[in-house]
Amino acid sequence: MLRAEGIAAGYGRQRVLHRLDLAVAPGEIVCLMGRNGAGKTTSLRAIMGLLPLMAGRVLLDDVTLSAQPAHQVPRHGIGYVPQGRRLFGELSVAENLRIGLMARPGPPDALARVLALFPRLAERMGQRADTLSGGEQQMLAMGRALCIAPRFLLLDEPTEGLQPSIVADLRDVVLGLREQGVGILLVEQRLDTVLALADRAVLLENGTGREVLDGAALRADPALLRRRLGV
Ligand SMILES: Nc1ncnc2c1ncn2[C@@H]1O[C@H](COP(=O)(O)OP(=O)(O)OP(=O)(O)O)[C@@H](O)[C@H]1O
Repeated sequence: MLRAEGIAAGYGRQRVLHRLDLAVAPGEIVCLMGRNGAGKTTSLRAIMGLLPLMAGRVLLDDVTLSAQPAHQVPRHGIGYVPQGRRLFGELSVAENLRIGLMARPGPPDALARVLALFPRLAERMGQRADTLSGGEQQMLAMGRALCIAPRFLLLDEPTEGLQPSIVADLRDVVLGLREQGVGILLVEQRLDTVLALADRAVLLENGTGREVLDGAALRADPALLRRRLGV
């Protein structure tokens, strides 16, 4: 279980998160939702140790991740796909993936598994990352994070700005990861994607989790999510 307990984080003196609790179980998809600026990205960065906590802690089972330096977090099997992908644009697909492989000594077939999941990357290993299409770049960002064979994967708006066929492909990848027992924390604005994927949805408001909605309840009443989000 990956858990954030009462975490507070922000920038300088500005607190963005106040006592946020989040939990993701293996094989579960938790969607983190909220208005622009609600602190969704901040939550993922705080869990990854990329922002110092002002309060609370982050736990992986009984290991306190937040007591460790940020570079140790992926070594525990926590993968992160940041918003905007953060690829090394001048480097090739293969080089970007190699950087992913260096983050944690993973199983010997880690790269082969990533390339099986994203055959389009396999066809473009020598191509510069910044010449890939948006969808291919997102595949590379996910592939790079998957090189560590993560137990938990944090995804920050992976389908933003992508065409529907690629969105469908990426959804399938996320569902396949869940099948394999990977726990997924997904920041997502598209309601249809949340409805399709979420086991639970957490609504972030005023820096804290205002409400946790059950995925089955959301699918039974698709208007519920809109009502809760006020959209
Ligand atoms: N590097 C930073 N320095 C100062 N303030 C920041 C920084 N990054 C984010 N913020 C502020 O923190 C708040 C939360 O931002 P965050 O990016 O976490 O929100 P979000 O919910 O992910 O938003 P969006 O949906 O727009 O991506 C915002 O008010 C934002 O302006």
